Amino acid sequence: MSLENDWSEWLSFFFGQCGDYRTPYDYKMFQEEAIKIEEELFDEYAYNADQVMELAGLSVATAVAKTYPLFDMTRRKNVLVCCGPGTNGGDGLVCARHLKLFGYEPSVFYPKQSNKPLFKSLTKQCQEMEIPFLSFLPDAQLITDSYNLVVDALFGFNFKPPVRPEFVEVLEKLKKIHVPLCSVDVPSGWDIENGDPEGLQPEFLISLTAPKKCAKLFKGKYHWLGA
Ligand SMILES: NC(=O)C1=CN([C@@H]2O[C@H](COP(=O)(O)OP(=O)(O)OC[C@H]3O[C@@H](n4cnc5c(N)ncnc54)[C@H](O)[C@@H]3O)[C@@H](O)[C@H]2O)[C@H](O)CC1
Ligand SMILES: [K+]
Repeated sequence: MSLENDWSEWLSFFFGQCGDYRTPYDYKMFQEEAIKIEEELFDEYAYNADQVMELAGLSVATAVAKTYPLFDMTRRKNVLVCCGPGTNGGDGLVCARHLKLFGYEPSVFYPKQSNKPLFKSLTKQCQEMEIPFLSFLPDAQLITDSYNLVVDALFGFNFKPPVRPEFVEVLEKLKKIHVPLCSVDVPSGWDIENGDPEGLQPEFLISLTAPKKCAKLFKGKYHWLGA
């Protein structure tokens, strides 16, 4: 691919994989190059959305497994994956399936399910793998007591603040949990450029394709790059 930046540092873990990302590049430039990469993937290399989402979800599960290995888990191997209505939520469904294959015990909270065939298939695949779907989100204390960590796949780069009423309580609960929160692409509820100082403060962030501008404001311990 013809890119202006030196991507060689992380191209080795591109596609379905992930790498620890700490290089202080210009984030705005990354965002623009992410768009270029995706244009090339779809237009020149003929990838399709299903493939790209599968790889994104696999890279999320891989980064979670590298950061929070099974042998460190105390509360059985329980992981809660919260999925939103868009593609960020789809990444979460794929991630849940791979976490199960890696030996974790994921449960999914997916309150606003998409009717699109791809999302229906992803949901069915999780159900066939006996991944439980929660009918409501427990309160913060119960989440803390029941799960080792929470994957935040509610909203990504197409979230437009402020959060609509149906998700206000969900984000409020996630703000109060005392287990690691792992955000996929963007901490949910953040403005894509300016973040949200009052919003979620995840311990772990995996940027997909390239860090979005708000990733500069991430103060957690682990920043991964995946695709
Ligand atoms: N090439 C790609 O596009 C890839 C994207 N990936 C992942 O996809 C998300 C972006 O997905 P998209 O469906 O475009 O948007 P979101 O999931 O961020 O959210 C849209 C969803 O949320 C609803 N919504 C928007 N604003 C609000 C609000 N204020 N309150 C409540 N709900 C809101 C909206 O109606 C939609 O339903 C990207 O971040 C990646 O995670 C993959 O990585 C593959 C490549
Ligand atoms: K997210």
